[in-house]
Amino acid sequence: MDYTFIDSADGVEYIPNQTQWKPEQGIFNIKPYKVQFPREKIALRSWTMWRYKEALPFHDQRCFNISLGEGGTPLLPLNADDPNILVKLDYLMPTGSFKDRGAAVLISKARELGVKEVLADSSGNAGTAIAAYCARAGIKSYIYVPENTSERKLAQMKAYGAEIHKIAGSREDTAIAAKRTVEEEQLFYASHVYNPFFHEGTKTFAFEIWEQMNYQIPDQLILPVGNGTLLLGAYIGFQNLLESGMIQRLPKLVGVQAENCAPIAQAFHRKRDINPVSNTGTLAEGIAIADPVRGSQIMKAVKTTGGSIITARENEIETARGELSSKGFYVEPTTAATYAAFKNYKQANLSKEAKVVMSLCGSGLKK
Ligand SMILES: N[C@@H](CCOP(=O)(O)O)C(=O)O
Repeated sequence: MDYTFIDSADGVEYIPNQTQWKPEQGIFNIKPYKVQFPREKIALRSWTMWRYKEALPFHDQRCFNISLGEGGTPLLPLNADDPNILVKLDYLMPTGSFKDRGAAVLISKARELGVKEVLADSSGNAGTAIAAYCARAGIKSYIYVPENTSERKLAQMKAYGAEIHKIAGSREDTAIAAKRTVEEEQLFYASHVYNPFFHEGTKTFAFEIWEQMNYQIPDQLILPVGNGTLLLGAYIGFQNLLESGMIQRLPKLVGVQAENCAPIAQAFHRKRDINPVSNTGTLAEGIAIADPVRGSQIMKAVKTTGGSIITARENEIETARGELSSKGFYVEPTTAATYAAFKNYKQANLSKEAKVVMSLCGSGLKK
């Protein structure tokens, strides 16, 4: 069986290749394929995301698995006296963010295709992850970033050997510059937004939670949302579990945006289509996406699960970060924004019995 892409607009199928990053009409999604969860076998494997290999898009015999030991992150109570609010520590990944899940699958696929050079654009964490997995795979990486990207993320990318291109203007300007170069130079576009193999990696977040909760699922998941790679990955992952009969329902997906850059939250609450917004400035650089390419897919996933999109107030992000640090969790502002929004949401929307998992997805050492 080959793992193929389909055009979101007309369902036409495409075989992934080195240069095509977009179909004729819409964007690429992965064509659903058969997944399995042999629990006894999985339980005997090492604690990385590759333990779910029957649910990943690789043929065993052809798998060029590029790995830095990603996945298998702890799931802990946020507070020792409340077993119902859990945090998933994806900031403990090899490069310090959940993006390693997606990069591991995407760069393994690039390697399978024989790619020698890739280009990616990022607000920081995805670029860092792509740079690291490219280093591991012996692939040259060019990373386009907004000029105000934090110095520590840039230093990390450089250390992995990436060639950095700082682009003036907004995050969207960076994406435009990246796509132009990809087209001109006919490069492999290692995009966490456009390439659906990235979501095939982030979906392992869902599998791990299911296994760590003793094959149960939470009632609600609280996740940061910029381009939605974690939220969409989680959605696909829980769908995989549901369709395989491993679970009987989906958890509610609750996405968090920064109040100062919240195109999906606005559309969700005003019950209208997503319109691009202007980013009026936020510490949460990782979710400052003014015009998300997969915005309507994110909305659909949230609505299908009965979830919601909530926002973090700017003046609450630093305090939330301090509070998490005081509990021992040192995270970056984007992750603190998730917690800031969750605290307000919890008061009005959650019963004491509700089981919740919140993602702590980016390390404080990055900013
Ligand atoms: N980009 C973020 C977190 C949100 O992920 P996204 O795929 O929804 O943009 C980060 O850098 O941590």
